[in-house]
This record gives sequence, structure tokens and C-alpha cells, in this order.
Amino acid sequence: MTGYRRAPGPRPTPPGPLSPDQAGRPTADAAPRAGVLLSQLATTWPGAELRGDAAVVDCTHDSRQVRPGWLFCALAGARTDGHHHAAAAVRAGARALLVQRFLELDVPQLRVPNVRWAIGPIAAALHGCPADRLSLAGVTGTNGKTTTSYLLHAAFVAAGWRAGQLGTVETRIGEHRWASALTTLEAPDLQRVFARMRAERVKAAAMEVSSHALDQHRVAGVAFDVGVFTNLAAEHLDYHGTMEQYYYTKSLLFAPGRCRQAVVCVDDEWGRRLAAQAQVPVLTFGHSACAEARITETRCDRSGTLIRLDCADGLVELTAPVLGSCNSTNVAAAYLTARAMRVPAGPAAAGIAGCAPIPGRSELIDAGQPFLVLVDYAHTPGALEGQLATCRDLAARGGRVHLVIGCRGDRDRYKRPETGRVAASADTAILTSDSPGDEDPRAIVEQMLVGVLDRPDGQVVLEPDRAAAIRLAITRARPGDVVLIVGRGHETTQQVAGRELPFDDRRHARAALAACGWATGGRAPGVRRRRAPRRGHGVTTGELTHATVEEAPVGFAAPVDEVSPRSVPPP
Ligand SMILES: CC(=O)N[C@H]1[C@@H](OP(=O)(O)OP(=O)(O)OC[C@H]2O[C@@H](n3ccc(=O)[nH]c3=O)[C@H](O)[C@@H]2O)O[C@H](CO)[C@@H](O)[C@@H]1O[C@H](C)C(=O)N[C@@H](C)C(=O)N[C@H](CCC(=O)O)C(=O)O
Ligand SMILES: Nc1ncnc2c1ncn2[C@@H]1O[C@H](COP(=O)(O)OP(=O)(O)OP(=O)(O)O)[C@@H](O)[C@H]1O
Repeated sequence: MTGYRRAPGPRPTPPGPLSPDQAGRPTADAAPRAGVLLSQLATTWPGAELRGDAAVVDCTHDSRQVRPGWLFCALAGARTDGHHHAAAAVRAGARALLVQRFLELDVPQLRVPNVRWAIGPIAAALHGCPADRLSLAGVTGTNGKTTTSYLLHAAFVAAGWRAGQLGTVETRIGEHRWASALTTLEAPDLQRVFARMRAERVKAAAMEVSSHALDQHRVAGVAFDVGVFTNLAAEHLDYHGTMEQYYYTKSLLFAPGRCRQAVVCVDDEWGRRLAAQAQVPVLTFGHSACAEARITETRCDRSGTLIRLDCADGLVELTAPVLGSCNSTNVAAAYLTARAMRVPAGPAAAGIAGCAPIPGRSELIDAGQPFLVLVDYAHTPGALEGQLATCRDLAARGGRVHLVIGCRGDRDRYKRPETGRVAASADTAILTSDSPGDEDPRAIVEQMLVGVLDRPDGQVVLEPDRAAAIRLAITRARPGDVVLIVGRGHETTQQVAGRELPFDDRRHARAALAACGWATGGRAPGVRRRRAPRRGHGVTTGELTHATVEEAPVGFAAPVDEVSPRSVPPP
């Protein structure tokens, strides 16, 4: 994206205090602001055509979000065209429109050739380009974005910086936290958050950048100090079409103007290609011999991961309370990015070492039971393979691994047989539902079965009811075993037949443990209570400042296709 420059004239005042809306986005409260003239915003986009003029105080791409005095940006989408919703936006108080074609509506309008391309820079200009005054890291890749962002955020905090974070799980501004609806916010929401960060004196932020966001220009108007690439594996191909296109979209983060320097993991072919092609300064890292910063050793146990990293700081030993060897590159990415952003080495390492548990990422559920229960967000066959290897390492000698896994509905169907094949290497693979959406969960499980046809009987169990699958895994576990529940991680709802229904793997795991006599503070008869969990583990996480949906009662366990429509407020 080029053609971006700051709007002339006075900067608008920062937005008022934010409050979470129902979808979990921080929203500006209706604080009166002078606003920015449409004619000023017009100068940010070459070729923009103006009809009328008015000062606008904020902007949105969604007519349902409009507040009095805002600019409504009409996006032509895949399902509907924002231009059809402009009249509703005006009725809701929109003072002006950003359009691709002038509309017969009596409000000032700014016409640009493509609203998607312009919306980021215009939203940035409207808020006074707040990202320009933040130190920003953008993390992209198929796996590891969330984990790396949390570790990086912890490094900022350890340096004494006021910090921000944006990603799949939540948005954090200093001590404020909001649950996320998207990995990367839409441009108007993103710029509003940056403005709030500036108003709250945030110095640096770690942000996940999804391929959807890059494709949809959500980060247009943002220049990252550091762009981080973790890895690439087949995902979202029903959106991007091919791996080549997926790679190309990810690589947009590393274009000059979008990031100033790149920190690239070269453990896969895509990272090596990116490092060779990027037109910004690149620091390569990973296990690979060609990496400039090389991980020379990785050790994992129940307390977390330790790596030795041979880098510009010398041979650095880093620990992080994140389980699993897949995290070695996340730890290295966080450290190297923190250093590139001028976090001193000591605080960078200390912050990563002291990072709080990351919701739904190898999260331990500890009710004192003599086996491990892990809830994780693995959703690619490669990530699952890594988690299973970790679980085998964590199991006691002779211990078994019981896996609960499904594949999401309405997307990435091609992953199902391969996921089934990898799943079948667990001692017990319980194939179940995972947010089936409009698909029949049994049909999804059958597609996973294609990959496990050659597995011996008894290891693979079909249980489309996810709650029952979790209970089954936990009742099968013996001392020294590991129960791995993957796919939903931090998520607290799933999509079932057009409805968003409450479901939290962690709650169901705790309920199943309690049903077996294991509960925090309690003790199953005849079994000795394990010692207290080590630092960073066994802690309930994900307690955000609001819930987007009501929770189902613990133990809610109706079969997935018999769940009644309840508890879900409209979006
Ligand atoms: C598949 C996908 O990416 N869809 C995105 C796309 O939707 P779309 O083209 O279908 O939009 P649409 O529904 O036709 O609406 C067009 C426009 O009309 C507006 N509208 C619509 C109705 C109305 O009453 N009023 C109104 O103004 C909409 O707000 C929109 O601006 O354009 C919309 C506006 O930019 C996005 O919000 C929407 O993301 C949806 C919410 C979504 O779920 N995206 C997911 C897939 C996503 O982005 N995920 C990634 C992470 C992926 C991962 O790693 O797992 C993320 O960054 O979160
Ligand atoms: N560097 C990595 N390489 C491979 N697998 C990883 C890596 N980091 C994490 N994983 C696995 O992928 C899962 C998702 O990790 P994480 O949430 O950090 O990635 P993400 O890129 O943010 O994915 P999402 O956008 O879906 O949240 C983890 O729960 C873990 O199983």
C-alpha cells in the first residue's frame, strides 16, 4: 500500500473513554470532539472526490456501529454491499460517507476508487495517525502469533513500558482488557484502539496480523517497527486458494512502508524464501543452520521451555512458562523482537520467563489429579503433531496420551483426513465435534476417519458430543497419563447450526475432573493430593473484563445436535 500520508491541519483530540461493545471491540463513548473535516481526509487519498464537507469524529465500516457525528465507510463485501446500508447509517447519525459511488443521500460524501484500500489511511488520519507514535511489532504466520505476542508483551512490561497487545484472544491497553472477536481488528476499530493506546501513554504494542487482515487492507495506514514471521502451513486455503497466494498475502507485512525491519523464522521453506525476498532489513532465526540467531538447544518439561539462543547478545539462555518444544521459536521470536525494539536484554529475558499463562495455549487444568490435562489451540496437523510429541514427553514412563479432537465446520475441509491421521498416533484418539457450524458434526468426523482407516481398532473412538468426549478421555486417564484437548483453546463458544452456543473446554475438563472426584480444594478418596502447581501453571486464565456470551452451566453436556437455542444475546 502506498499513497499514505498524514492529513494536514490540527490533530483531532484523542477519543473519549472506551467501553466494550457486545462483540468485544473497544468502542469510543460519545465524547464530544471537534472532529476532522472530510476535505482534510480527502488529502490522504490521491484521486479522492468530494461532495460537500463536514467534520467527523470517528468512522466505521458497519452501519450498525454508527454513532452521531461519525463517518460511515461503505465496503463492498462478499455477502452485501455497505452502500446498501448507507441510508441506515445516516439515520443512525452518520455525518458523512466514504463511498465508491456517490449515493442519493443528503450528506457530504468522499468518493474513492476502492473503499477497502482507503479506509485504513483515512481512519488513521481521522485519529491523528496514533500508530506513528507507538512502537509496534506485527506478528504473522500460521502458528505461534498469539504465543509470541504474549511473550513480547511480557518483555515490554518487564522493561517498565506501558504496553498494548492485540490478537486472537484479547486486546490489552495497559491494565484494560477486552475479549477479541477477530485476530486483527477492522481498520476503523484498529485505529480507534491505537488512539486509545496513545491517550493511555502506551509506548509499545505487540499485535497479531492475520492473512485475512493483510488481504483486506486492515493494517493499511500502519507502519510496524518490526514484522515477525513465525511459519507457514496449509490453512485458510478456502479463502486464499493456494499456498502461493497465502504466502504472498503474508509477505505483504514485510513490504517497505508496512514494516521497517523483519524478524523471520527460517525453519521452513516459506521463511527462507521470505528472508531472501524481503526488501527490508531481515534478521533470520530458528533451529536451521542458516539462521543468524540460532537455537542451539531446546528443553521442555512441565514447568515450560528452555532454549539457548546464539545471537548478537552472545549465547543467551531463555526460559518461558509455555509447554512444548513448538514454543522454542516463539520464545526466540519474542526475545529478538524485543531486542530489535530496544528492550534491554535483562528485562526481555525476565519478562519472557515471567509471562503469565496464555489462555488456551497448552493450558494446564489442574484439580490435583495424578495425570495432566492440557487444553490447547492446535488447529493444523503440524501443530497437533508437535503437541502430541510434547505430551509423550510429559507423560510418565509407560503413560498414555488421550486426545480429544475435532475439525471446525464450514472451513478448511482439506485438513480433516490429515488431522485424523496425526490424531490416530495418540494412544486414544477421541474424534468429536469442534464448532461444526452448518455442517453435520458426524460427517466431519467421518472425513477425519479417512485418515485413520489403517489404524488398529480400539484406539480411535467416535463421540460427536464434545462434552462426552472430554469426559471419556478423563475417565480413561490413569496416573502418569496425559489428556490433550485441542482445537478450541481459549474460546468459550462454538457455532452450531447457525447459533453461537456456550462451550469452554476448560470448564468441561474441570467438570469432568470434579465428576471423577478431582476438584481444586477437594481430594478424591484414597488418592494423594499433588503438590501445588509451579509458577505459571494450573492458573485459570482468560478472565477478561466482559463476557461476550453468557456461560452455560458447568456440566452442560447435551449432544451437539440437540442443544437448545439459549443464552446467546444478539451480536
Ligand atoms: C471472510 C471474511 O474475512 N469476511 C470479512 C469481509 O466480510 P464480507 O465481505 O462478507 O462482508 P459483508 O458481510 O458482505 O459486508 C460488507 C460490508 O457491509 C457492512 N454492513 C453489513 C450489514 C449491515 O447491516 N450493515 C453494514 O454496514 C459490513 O460491516 C461490511 O463492511 O469483510 C468484512 C468487513 O471488512 C469483515 O468484517 C469480514 O470478516 C468477518 C467478520 C470474519 O469473520 N473474518 C474472519 C474469517 C477473519 O478475518 N479471521 C481472521 C483470523 C483468521 C484465523 O487466523 O483464524 C482475523 O483476523 O480475525
Ligand atoms: N511456533 C509454532 N510452531 C508450530 N506450532 C505452534 C507454534 N506455536 C504454537 N503452536 C501450536 O499452535 C497453536 C496455536 O498457537 P498460537 O495461538 O500461538 O498461534 P496463532 O498463530 O496465534 O494461531 P491463531 O491465530 O489461530 O490463534 C498452539 O496452541 C500450539 O499447539
